[in-house]
Amino acid sequence: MKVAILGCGAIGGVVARSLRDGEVPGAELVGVVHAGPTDPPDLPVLGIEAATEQADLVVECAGQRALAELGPSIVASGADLLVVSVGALADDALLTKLRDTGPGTLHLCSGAVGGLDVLAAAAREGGLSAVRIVTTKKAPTLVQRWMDAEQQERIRSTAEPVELMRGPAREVTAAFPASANVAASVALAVEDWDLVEATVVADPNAPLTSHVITAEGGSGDYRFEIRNHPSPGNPATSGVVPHAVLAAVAKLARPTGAFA
Ligand SMILES: NC(=O)C1=CN([C@@H]2O[C@H](COP(=O)(O)OP(=O)(O)OC[C@H]3O[C@@H](n4cnc5c(N)ncnc54)[C@H](OP(=O)(O)O)[C@@H]3O)[C@@H](O)[C@H]2O)C=CC1
Ligand SMILES: O=C([O-])CC(=O)C(=O)O
Repeated sequence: MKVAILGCGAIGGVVARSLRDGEVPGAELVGVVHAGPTDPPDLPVLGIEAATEQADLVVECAGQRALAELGPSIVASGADLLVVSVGALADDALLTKLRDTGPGTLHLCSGAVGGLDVLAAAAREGGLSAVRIVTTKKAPTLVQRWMDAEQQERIRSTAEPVELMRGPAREVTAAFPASANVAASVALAVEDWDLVEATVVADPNAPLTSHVITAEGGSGDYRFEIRNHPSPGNPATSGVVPHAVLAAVAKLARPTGAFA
């Protein structure tokens, strides 16, 4: 399977180098599509058209905006698309276009969290009455451009954890596009955007990024606590995420024997 990587930052760079080094059997790197002015010196670089022509699979590691802009043309080209910026799919029109139009197939990466499989099963079996995700990250990583100067400073200088937002997953993932894709992952897993309440907490003393997912329903009660070390390349991103991408690529390259 020939693979192109869209976005060569903390996630895409690790994924691309691992594929380049032959660490995923059955998967071969054709190149990276990147935005910055300087090409990464150690990786083959492609334009998006060449990437969609040459790759069987394009892996989006570039952000919600890039997915919204480039995703439709990728699936329209016939290449499959593996997505990490799943929060962009809070836009129903984009989700429909990427999932239902083809001919390329849309795949979602579980990214920084787990438990999505059993939440999907529970949502089907007895239905879920409440689903929540609380994301806590090192405070400065959560500063957003839409915040006014006073709020930005309060987050940067807080000595205590501060709750920045609590609301429907659709709104929270849009407000924190590089930090709350996990809220969208949970909503997509249970197939109900309105059921999932997401909270984002800025903690000046959080050495690890945590995501606590809870759900109750007819088949049982669920609680998952994930505590990830941040990526050395981007403290807003958990270090495990590129490895979740690589696990997903491995499964697509050689599906036999993998958890479906
Ligand atoms: N599902 C999940 O659990 C998670 C999802 N994510 C998602 O993954 C995204 C990437 O994370 P991360 O690697 O840490 O972010 P980085 O900022 O480290 O890397 C993103 C890279 O993509 C590049 N880029 C942006 N737009 C384009 C484009 N149109 N074409 C090509 N390259 C582009 C950026 O370039 P430049 O800097 O020059 O703009 C940057 O180099 C996040 O924004 C988030 O949406 C992240 C963590 C967890
Ligand atoms: O990496 C993480 O822990 C979560 C994250 O940034 C996101 O969901 O966008």
